[in-house]
Amino acid sequence: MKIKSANFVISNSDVAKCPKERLPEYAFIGRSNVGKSSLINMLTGQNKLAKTSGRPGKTQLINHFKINNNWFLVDLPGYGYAKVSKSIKKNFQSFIKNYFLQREQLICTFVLVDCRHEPQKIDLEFMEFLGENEIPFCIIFTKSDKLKLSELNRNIQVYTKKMTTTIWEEMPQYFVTSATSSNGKDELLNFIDNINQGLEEGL
Ligand SMILES: Nc1nc2c(ncn2[C@@H]2O[C@H](COP(=O)(O)OP(=O)(O)OP(=O)(O)O)[C@@H](O)[C@H]2O)c(=O)[nH]1
Ligand SMILES: [Mg+2]
Repeated sequence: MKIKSANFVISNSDVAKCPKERLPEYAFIGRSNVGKSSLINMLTGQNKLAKTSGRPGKTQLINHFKINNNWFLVDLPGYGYAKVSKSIKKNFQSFIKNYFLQREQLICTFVLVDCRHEPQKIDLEFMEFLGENEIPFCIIFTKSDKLKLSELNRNIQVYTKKMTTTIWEEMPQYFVTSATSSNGKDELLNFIDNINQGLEEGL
């Protein structure tokens, strides 16, 4: 799929104020600094569409970007950011969770994990939350430019083992991406395109 247009629509912390249009949407979630906003920029080919930063905690709201005028990419704040106060954290968590629990247009969630790290409790718990609420998701291993292929494959193996020896029967579908090299761009866009086409055909 070619992205012909990508436009910022609205930011807010209230799922009730998200766009009313019944267009399919795909959300990016994960720890602060994992590369959610950078991935949106890489996919859309617009470096400044979503705000990114080397310091965690940059994205603070639910951000809707309309793609090709017929679907949305959604950039979300990171979870697990230690430097905000407990009350801000709680508020964050509740509006993010409300988004996932209430947003009927949400078709698939991408849970981003840094490919360099071992499976982290906070990510596993978030996936468990998605599973319990029957919210479809895929995993994205980000920053693949930071590892050699052999290290990357080893880490994915470790992740798969962790998932399948805990609560999951099988490893969810996953992608490997790099915002720097554009690794994974075509795979991810084709995945989304296939779902969108299926939805249009009423499958
Ligand atoms: N090398 C490399 N760096 C990346 C990649 N993706 C993101 N980064 C860097 O990681 C840092 C965080 O990126 P963001 O896209 O702002 O991360 P985020 O997940 O949106 O962070 P929050 O909005 O704070 O939750 C920035 O310094 C990016 O340049 C990648 O694929 N490769
Ligand atoms: Mg961000």
